[in-house]
Amino acid sequence: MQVAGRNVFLPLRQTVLGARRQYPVARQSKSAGTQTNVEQVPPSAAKCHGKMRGWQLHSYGDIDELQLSDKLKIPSIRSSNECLVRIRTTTVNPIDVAMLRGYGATVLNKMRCLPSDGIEFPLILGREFCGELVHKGMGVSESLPLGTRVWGVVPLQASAGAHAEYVAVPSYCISQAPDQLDDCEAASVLYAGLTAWSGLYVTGGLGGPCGATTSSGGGAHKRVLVLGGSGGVGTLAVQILKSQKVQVLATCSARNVEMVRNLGADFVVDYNDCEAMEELCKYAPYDIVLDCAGQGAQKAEELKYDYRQYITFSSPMLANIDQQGLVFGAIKNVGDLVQTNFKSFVQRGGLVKWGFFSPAPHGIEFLKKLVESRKLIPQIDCSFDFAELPKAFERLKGGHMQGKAVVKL
Ligand SMILES: NC(=O)C1=CN([C@@H]2O[C@H](COP(=O)(O)OP(=O)(O)OC[C@H]3O[C@@H](n4cnc5c(N)ncnc54)[C@H](OP(=O)(O)O)[C@@H]3O)[C@@H](O)[C@H]2O)C=CC1
Repeated sequence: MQVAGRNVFLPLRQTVLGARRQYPVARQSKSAGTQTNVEQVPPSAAKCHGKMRGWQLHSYGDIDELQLSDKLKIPSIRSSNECLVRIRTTTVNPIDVAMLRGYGATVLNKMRCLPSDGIEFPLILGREFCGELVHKGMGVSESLPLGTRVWGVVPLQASAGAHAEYVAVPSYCISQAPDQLDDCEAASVLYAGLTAWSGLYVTGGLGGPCGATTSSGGGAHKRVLVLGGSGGVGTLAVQILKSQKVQVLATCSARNVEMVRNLGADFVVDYNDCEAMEELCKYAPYDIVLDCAGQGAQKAEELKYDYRQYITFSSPMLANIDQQGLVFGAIKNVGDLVQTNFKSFVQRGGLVKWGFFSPAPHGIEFLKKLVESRKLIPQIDCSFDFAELPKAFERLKGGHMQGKAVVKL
C-alpha cells in the first residue's frame, strides 16, 4: 500500500538500543522532502538487534513452503499513523491456508502496488495477533501509549503478516486488548469476529445504518441461521447474535452440537442428520442465512426454506480473478452474482450476497464491548509453540475445528 512519507524508514534498531524512555523524533525524507514524526522506544525490545524470527513464504505451494528464519528484518514504520507491535500470540485461519496456495494473489498484488515485473515474495502470513505496542508514528492517538497490550488485525494485502516476532500495521487495525482475555484468547477474536460482524452488519444490514457505521450492533428479534456454528467465524457469530437478542439457529457436526448450544444458539442441528435438517423449515423465513461453513453461493440453491438474505464468506471473487485475470474475472464475478441472485429471488424470495472480513475500528470496538461484558468468549481449538506453526496449518487442513488454532511466540 502506498503511504505518506514512504521513503522515511526508521528501523527499530536505531530507535531502541540504549533508549530507556519515550521521546519523539523526526526524520527528514531526502527524496520526498516530507517529515514523518515517529514516537518510539520500546524498553522491552531493547535487546533486539534489528532482526526477528518469522515464518516466510518464498513461493506458493503447500505447508512445506513455510520457512522459519531468525534473520528477518524488523518491519519499519513508514507513516505517522503506523504502529509496530511485538507479537505474543497469533493464529492460523483458513485464509492463511488458502494464501499459502496463492489464493487471491492477482488482486492482492494489485493492492500491494507492485511494479509490473515485481514479485510479492517473501511473504509472511498471519492476519491477527495480541502483543505489545513498541513503536508508533506521531499521528497515533495518545490513548495508545507505548507498552500497551494490544490486539489487532493485519490488512489482507500486507506482505508482512503476524507470523513473526514483529508486525507493522496502521493504527486503525489495533486497540487496547481487553483485560478479560489472556494473550491466546485475545489473538483469536478479531479476524473471525470482524468477518462475522461485517457479514451481519455491513453486508446484511442487521442493525440498520447505525449497525454498519457504529459499534451499536442491533437486530433484536430477527432470526438468523448460522451454517457452521462450531468454527472460528461461526462460534463468534452465534455469540454476537445472541448478545443482540437475535433468535439464533445453527448447524454443525454431531460432536459439536452441545458446544454450539452452550454458546447460546436456540436450536442446533447436526448437518449430517437429514431428518433434523428438515426441522429448519419450521423456523423459516430467516432474515439471514449466514454461511460460515465454506458452502458458497451454490448452497443457497439447495436450501428448502425461504430467507431474505443468504450471506456466504466463501465468495468466488478472488479465485475467479486468479483464474481469468482482472477483467474477465470481474465480468465472471458480476455474471455469477446476477445468475445466483436471479435463481435465489425466484425460488426463495431472497438475495445472495458475499461477505468479507473488514478491519473497521467500530467493528473492533463492538467486539471489545461484548468481550468486556462477557457476552463473547473466544473458543480455542488448539495451541502451538511458534516453532510448531506448520502443525497449526495441518490442524486447519484436517477441518472440524472447534474455534481457533493459536500460536504462541
Ligand atoms: N471472505 C472472507 O473475508 C472470509 C472468509 N472466511 C471463510 O469462512 C469460512 C469459515 O471460516 P472459519 O470459521 O475460520 O473456518 P473453520 O474451519 O474454523 O470452521 C468451519 C466450520 O464449518 C463446519 N462445517 C463444515 N462443513 C459443514 C456443513 N456442511 N454444514 C455446516 N457446517 C459445516 C465445520 O464444523 P464441524 O466440525 O462441526 O463439521 C467447521 O467447524 C471458511 O470457508 C473461510 O474461508 C473466513 C474469514 C474471512
